[in-house]
Amino acid sequence: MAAEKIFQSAGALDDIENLARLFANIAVAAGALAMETLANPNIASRLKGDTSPVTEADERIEAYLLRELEAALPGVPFLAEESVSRGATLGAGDAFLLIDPIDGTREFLARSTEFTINVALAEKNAPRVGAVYAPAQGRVWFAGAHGYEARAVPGGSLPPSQDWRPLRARPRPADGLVALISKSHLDEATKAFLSRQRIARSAPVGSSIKFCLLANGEADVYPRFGPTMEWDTAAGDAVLRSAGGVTLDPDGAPLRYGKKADDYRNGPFVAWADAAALKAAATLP
Ligand SMILES: Nc1ncnc2c1ncn2[C@@H]1O[C@H](COP(=O)(O)O)[C@@H](OP(=O)(O)O)[C@H]1O
Ligand SMILES: [Mg+2]
Repeated sequence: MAAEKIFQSAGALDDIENLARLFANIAVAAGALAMETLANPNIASRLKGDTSPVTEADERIEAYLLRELEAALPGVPFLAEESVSRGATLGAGDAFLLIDPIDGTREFLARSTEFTINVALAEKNAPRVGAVYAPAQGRVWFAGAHGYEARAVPGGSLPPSQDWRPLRARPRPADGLVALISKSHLDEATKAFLSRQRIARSAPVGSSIKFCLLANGEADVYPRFGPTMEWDTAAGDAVLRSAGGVTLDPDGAPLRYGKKADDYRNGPFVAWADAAALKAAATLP
């Protein structure tokens, strides 16, 4: 019985377009839990070991996501922000799920709309599938090989496919870049990076919405030198890559996932909308 379940889920992981839809639907359904918590005048929160906050909504949403994902993809290993995960059993390059029930918990607590629910699948150290849902904005971005944006109400589901908008990141503008930066975590290294680029405008945005706005063609670069975890970036990074963008580490290589030896922490990275322009620049004589 167990072997049969693992076999079924192994097959299911190959259909990445369906997985993207599944992740988006689960995230949209979970959005109702975030909005329920926001309806309380007081949101109970506590600080975790890394001094980042966690609320009752983070825990409820994560339990919901794990239950739904386990039912749909039994036996697939996962890394989830708030709970003990099966990541300990991961081998190099294995497929695994990454779950961030609320990315941008600080924004959530401040009652900003810039928080997201993130579900992703990484395999061979790359993000393959991702869904990012911003419940308070009613926007969902999701991608397997192809990426889309759609409107969806919290607790509802994805609209029919004719209402999805295909994602395409924009070419690098000649007259200066629009940069997106963390709303809560801006550091000196980010400021130094920005000072070396031709920046037309920089805008603070919370959570992995930054990746999605690059994928949407609304901005050009998202530099991040402060700490993030793989579950913060995997879904947004999958969305960005599907739209023609890329997230690079300091060696100029695509950001890798499944970094078990680093406890699944990301190092510094820069997410770019126009991967083709970077490639062209790198191959110039
Ligand atoms: N000291 C730290 N260690 C690890 N991650 C940190 C961190 N400070 C911020 N982050 C990450 O940055 C994310 C927020 O990103 P942004 O600043 O772009 O909105 C947080 O996501 P969570 O809200 O899921 O904890 C958190 O994981
Ligand atoms: Mg979180």
